[in-house]
Amino acid sequence: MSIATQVHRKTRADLPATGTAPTHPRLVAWLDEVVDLCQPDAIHYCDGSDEEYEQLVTVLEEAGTVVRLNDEKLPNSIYARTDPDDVARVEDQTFICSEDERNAGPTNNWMAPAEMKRVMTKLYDGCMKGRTMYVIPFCMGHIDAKDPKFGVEVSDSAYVALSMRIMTRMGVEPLKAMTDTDADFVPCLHSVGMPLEEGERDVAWPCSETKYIVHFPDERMIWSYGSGYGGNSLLGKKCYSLRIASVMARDEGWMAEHMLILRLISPEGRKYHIVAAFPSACGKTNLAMLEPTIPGWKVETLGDDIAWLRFGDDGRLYATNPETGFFGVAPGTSYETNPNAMRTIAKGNSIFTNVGLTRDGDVWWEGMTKDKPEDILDWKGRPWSGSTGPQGGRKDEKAAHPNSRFCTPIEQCPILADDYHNPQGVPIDAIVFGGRRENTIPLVTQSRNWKHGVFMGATCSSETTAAAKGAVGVLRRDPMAMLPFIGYHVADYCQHWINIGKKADEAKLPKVFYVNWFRRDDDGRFMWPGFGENSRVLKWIAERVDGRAEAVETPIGFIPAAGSLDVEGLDLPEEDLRAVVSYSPQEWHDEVPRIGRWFDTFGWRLPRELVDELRNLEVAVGRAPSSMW
Ligand SMILES: Nc1nc2c(ncn2[C@@H]2O[C@H](COP(=O)(O)OP(=O)(O)OP(=O)(O)O)[C@@H](O)[C@H]2O)c(=O)[nH]1
Ligand SMILES: O=C([O-])CC(=O)C(=O)O
Ligand SMILES: [Mn+2]
Repeated sequence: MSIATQVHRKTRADLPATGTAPTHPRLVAWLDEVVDLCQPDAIHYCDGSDEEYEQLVTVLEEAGTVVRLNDEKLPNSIYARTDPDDVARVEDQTFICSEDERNAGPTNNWMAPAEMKRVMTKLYDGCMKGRTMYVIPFCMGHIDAKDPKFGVEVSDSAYVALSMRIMTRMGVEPLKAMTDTDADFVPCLHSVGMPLEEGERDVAWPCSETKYIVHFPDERMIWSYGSGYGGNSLLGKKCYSLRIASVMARDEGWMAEHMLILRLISPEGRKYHIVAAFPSACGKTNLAMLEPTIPGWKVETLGDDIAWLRFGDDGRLYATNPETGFFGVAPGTSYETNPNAMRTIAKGNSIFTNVGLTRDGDVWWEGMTKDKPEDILDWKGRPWSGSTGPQGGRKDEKAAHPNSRFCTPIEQCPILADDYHNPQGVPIDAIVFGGRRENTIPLVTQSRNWKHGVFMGATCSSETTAAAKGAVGVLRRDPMAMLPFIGYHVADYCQHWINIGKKADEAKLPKVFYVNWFRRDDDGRFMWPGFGENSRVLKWIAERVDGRAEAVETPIGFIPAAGSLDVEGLDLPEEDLRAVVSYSPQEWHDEVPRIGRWFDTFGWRLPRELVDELRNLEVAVGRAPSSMW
């Protein structure tokens, strides 16, 4: 990577440094290269301590990037506003740079690794001038796991360092474990892409118009440039734990998935472990912390975004959460919809980004309270009032950006399951896929078997949300909710799912379900109340796992038989209930060709098993099988 073009380039030895420099030989060599390339003014080796947190908050405060929130309301918490153009993941600028283009597949952007490195090396050259470079050692998953997954992020953003401390096991402990075992690590290079010339004043949220979020799956390396926003800059999260880890998982026989993990406990005390894959901003965080409305049932949280699934010695699949925090969507989160998220945040130690700020140093966002506040600052820093909108803006402009987020430690979650601390994870009873569909997809469907479950996952679709830059509400296929996160060819990824099924006893495999909380009526209203009421669906799933609840077989799988879904005390007209639960032959008649067109994009690598499933479905809904297959 080194391009020593100038004469007076600084080396690591020239830089003022704070913290303890690492000794891990390959890390040392890599840091030397990064310094040579990026030319920071100073270097800080993160230890993850409370004192460091304090120092970095002060640095960010002085730079105008964050303000400290009211200590009585949200102790030890801070508030950040991003550049209005740096608010979400940038999928258009996200690349999988495999050596062979065919391994990136039709769903990823690709550039030859050597070419991408040329482009980015130019951008990185001198990109940290005037800034401090933070060295952030971390581990995704337990440090004492059988095969711990280490990484080191180098970033010129203190906001990133602080967020990584919440979201990952970060600092001296992972560094020591990595060094003691001479373990490999994923090098993660991040820069906001805004060097400062001598004497140049910084802006509150430095970033660049040019953005690249790049993965080198063959080398297991991540390069990110130009954005400070979470999903683009906290490289342990989506970049490592999904895109790079999905490639590791393919090679090592496990699965890295975009899933929440929860434990459901019946009134009799029977425990069920459920993982659920929904696209970004489609309800993972909410379901993970749900408060059941049905008496006697309880939910405990294990994770809200990412699950790593491995076979245990007993032949069952076990799930662990590689993260240590929640990076959750703020709008819509309230004591009514997600009280456990509110309680987690209320303990403080959190970072809030792009929400509204009250005059007394508290946060507010749409949906948090019924009444809108009168005099706060919006996410752009303008005075904002619930009745008139922002000063100088339109009345309907929101106080919080739709993708504004809270970043908060998982250990503060009042319903965290004890097994969160268990490196083995929990044995999975059910896998649930879901998406945001205004029609076609019923409230809950169970697959006939694993293979049919993989078909369900592979054909998942959802209307796009504000979590990624681009139009909102556009229907797209989102296989296993992994469309923007699969680090290789989508067809090979689906094949990997099928192969996982072949490795196990069907009886030991989790049962597979597909849910949709988002069906709408003719007036565009959600028909299903959702949130805590989703416990009724979880209960049906648990009873299906036990082979108890009754179901009706339809061409798309099993749906609840009349009376098998617990609706006691549910305030929902009978005809609405029927509409959300039912299978609509007409809608599926229209859906099938859309699935065919989606599979067409896979090319010749499309797994045979998926073709067979589509054929069966075509026949079952009364369409002639497409001649293509
Ligand atoms: N109508 C309805 N909306 C829901 C439900 N669950 C969540 N939502 C809304 O969906 C949006 C996103 O929910 P989250 O739980 O944050 O989604 P997520 O999948 O964790 O999103 P990421 O963190 O981006 O991966 C919020 O505005 C929620 O209020 C539900 O059951 N019904
Ligand atoms: O990655 C992010 O920016 C936030 C997130 O969880 C998602 O988009 O799914
Ligand atoms: Mn979430």
